[in-house]
Formats: sequence, C-alpha cells, structure tokens
Amino acid sequence: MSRNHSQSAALYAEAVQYIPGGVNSPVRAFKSVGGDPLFMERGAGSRIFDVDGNGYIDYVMSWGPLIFGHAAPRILEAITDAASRGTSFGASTAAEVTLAKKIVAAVPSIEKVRLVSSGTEAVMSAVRVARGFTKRDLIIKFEGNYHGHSDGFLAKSGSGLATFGLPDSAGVPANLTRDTITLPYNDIAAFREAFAAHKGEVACVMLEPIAGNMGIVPPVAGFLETLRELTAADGALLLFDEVITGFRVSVGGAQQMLGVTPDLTTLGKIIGGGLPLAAYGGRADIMDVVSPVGPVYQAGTLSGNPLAVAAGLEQLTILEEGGPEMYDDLTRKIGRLATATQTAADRVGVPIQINRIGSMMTTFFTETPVTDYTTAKTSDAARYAKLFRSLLEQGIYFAPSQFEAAFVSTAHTDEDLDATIAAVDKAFDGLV
Ligand SMILES: Cc1ncc(COP(=O)(O)O)c(C=O)c1O
Ligand SMILES: N[C@H](C=O)CCC(=O)O
Repeated sequence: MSRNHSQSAALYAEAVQYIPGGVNSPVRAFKSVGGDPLFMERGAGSRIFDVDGNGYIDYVMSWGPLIFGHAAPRILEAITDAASRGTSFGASTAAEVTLAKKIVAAVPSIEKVRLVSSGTEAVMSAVRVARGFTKRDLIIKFEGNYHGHSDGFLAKSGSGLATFGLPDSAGVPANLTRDTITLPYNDIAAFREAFAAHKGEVACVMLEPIAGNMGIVPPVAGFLETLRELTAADGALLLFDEVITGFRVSVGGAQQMLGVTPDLTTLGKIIGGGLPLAAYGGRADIMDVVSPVGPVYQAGTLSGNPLAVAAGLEQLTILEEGGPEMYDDLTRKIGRLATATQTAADRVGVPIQINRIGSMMTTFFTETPVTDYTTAKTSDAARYAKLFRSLLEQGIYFAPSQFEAAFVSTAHTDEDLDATIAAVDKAFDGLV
C-alpha cells in the first residue's frame, strides 16, 4: 500500500501561493525526482517524520550538519541552556572565543577565524579577504563545485544549479562574473594552462577539496598538490571550501585527511550543530586584513549567535571525544551501504559508479567513472529518480537530487543499515 502524503500535499498547495515554488531552498522541491516535496515535522536519531506521520531513515541529515543525527540530546541541552540566557546579544561572548580556539586547534590552515551565519556568507567573505590581501581581482573556481549563492560563484555551479540544469543564474550582472574563471575539476593540465595565462592576476583558487555538490567526487592524485604548489609560487591564495567536508571526513577536514594545507578555509554545516553558523579562517597575516584590524569589511547582526555557538561547541566537543574511532565507524557504515548498493546493481545488471569518502557517498547511474562535472552529468538522472521514489516509498529518505551526497550519522544503527540495504535491493529490481 502506498504511503499517505495528503497533509504534505495540502501544505504544498498552500505554500506555493506564498513561497516561490513552495520551498525555501530549491533542491528541496523534488523537481528532478518527481512528486511533491514532503513537509517534515520532527526528527529523532536516524529518523525523520513527515506531517502525515510517515517515518524515514534519513540520509540527507539536513544536507550534512547532523553528524550525530536528529535532536541529539547533548546538542539540544546545549541549545536550551544557551537559550535560557538569551537568544542574541549583538556583543561578544566567552563561548565564541572557546569555539574559535577549538576551530584553530582542529583545522591545520586556520590561525584566526571569523564566525558568520551561512556557508554562502563564509565563502563570499573569504574571497573578499583574498582579493583585499592580494590586491588582485581574478578568482578561479571549478565546474560542479558549489560555493553558495553569492553572485560571483553561480557559473557552472553544482548542487541546485546542477539539479535544474542551469549553466548560471539569471539576475547576476555579467560584470560580476567577469572576474571568475571556471575550470574543469580534477584537470591538472587545464589548470596549469589557465593559471599560466593569468600569472600574477589571480587572487585565489577556490574549490571543494572533496567535491560534494555534483555528487561526491574525490580529487585525483596530484590535483590539490598542483594547486598548492602553483598558487604558492605565484602569490595567489588557495581557498578550500570545507562547508561539507569540515569536521565530516576528519576533525581537521579534508585538508588534514589529504595532507594539503590551503591559505584560507570556509566551514559551515557541522560547526553549527544544525543551527545557522559558518566560519572562514586562515593564516593570521591574511585574516588580519579583516575589519576592524584591516580594511576588508565584513559584519553580521547575528554573527556568533549564542545558540548556534553553543550547538557548534557541543558538536565539536563530542567529535573530539569520539576521536578517529568515531570517524572509522562512520566510514564502515557508508562502506556497508556502498557494497550492498553495488551488489544489488550487479545482480540486476544496472551499471553504476559509487563515489565515497568518509561518511559520504553518491551512486551515479553510468558506466563512466565520475571524476568531474562532465562525467557526473552522464548519470541517468531518471534512474536516480526511480531509485529515490522506491526508497521513499519504503521509508528511506535520500537526497531528492542526483547531484548531492548521502550522509550517515553516529545515530544510524546497523539495523537501520540492514533495513536500508533490503530496500535498496528491492528498489534495484525496478530499475532494470
Ligand atoms: C561546499 C559548500 N559551500 C557553500 C555552501 C553554502 O552554504 P549555505 O547553504 O549554508 O549558504 C554549501 C551548501 O549549501 C556547500 O556545500
Ligand atoms: N548542496 C547544498 C548544500 O550543500 C544543499 C542545500 C541547499 O541548497 O538547500
């Protein structure tokens, strides 16, 4: 029997009258997988529940922040405790200093850090810093990476733009993207050539060190190292956007895991424990261009919000306590899911590629290994949509878009994985 989604459908019909597309962020809209978006009511551990009372084992996890699952007791306690003392002061707090110290201790590239409220804001600010520090304008980014929705970064971007097949966004004046060069991810030769053509002109080279927004695409051997070597020699800055990977693939992020240290780093998602918090940081001499020390202006009414900082602090504390064993167990869990998915695909003869690293994975429906945006786009999105719908019907919630990642949390149990594996196996029968 099919699940009842009547309350979600009614809310959606109402929402479209007041909210563009009925959603507050486009990839939630289910446009590329069919059906109407679900309206969620609550989450607990590995599960999320919609307004019709249907429960799902959740692999979206709010797009990454919830590494301990929904409504994790220690995070809730930290938020409640902070809230009881006031929701916002617009002034400095002791907890901000503690969080900054934790971030500096954990992330190899960060000597000083500034807290903001979203990943978009973090990347936008970090790029402004790079331009202010180098006194250069050009930035280099990579196809299929997503750095939030600020004007200069919306060309050939991943995430929602990939989902909806948009090469760029309307409403961005051409002169705002004139200083952005977009190159294919993982293409060392293309980078060498473009960088050489703009010697001494590039403020920063920015990328997701492990891409997550065209689905998971790890860097090929030598890619990050080449970017590091050439930018350092030229005086351009290297910016790792670790909004997804920060504290997800290790406490020190992708830079620690892969052994390449950038000049600037952006963080988000996990550092806010599910509340709006993000950060940018890097070498102290670079960060000292930020106002009020230096001439690069950046500000925020709710920056360092006490509730978000409390949630983030508790989240990072639990991660520290868990240590490498916690990360190893997350990797083991996603490994179980990946192996079972491959087995199911092989059984029915459906070609897939699974890219996974740490506790994140993406299944692409293609015979071509996925190493960049062009190969990611070879995935049969209609098959992904079928998989998504079958799993949803069986009570498993994956991202409603091919070009995203599945995340596991410490709250996902082996029983959850058993149930998911059985559902995946059944779903592949319908994909032939
Ligand atoms: C790598 C990366 N950078 C930046 C962003 C923007 O973050 P936010 O959605 O918090 O603005 C996201 C996600 O949205 C992201 O995945
Ligand atoms: N891929 C995005 C973030 O990582 C998804 C979040 C959103 O755009 O709503």
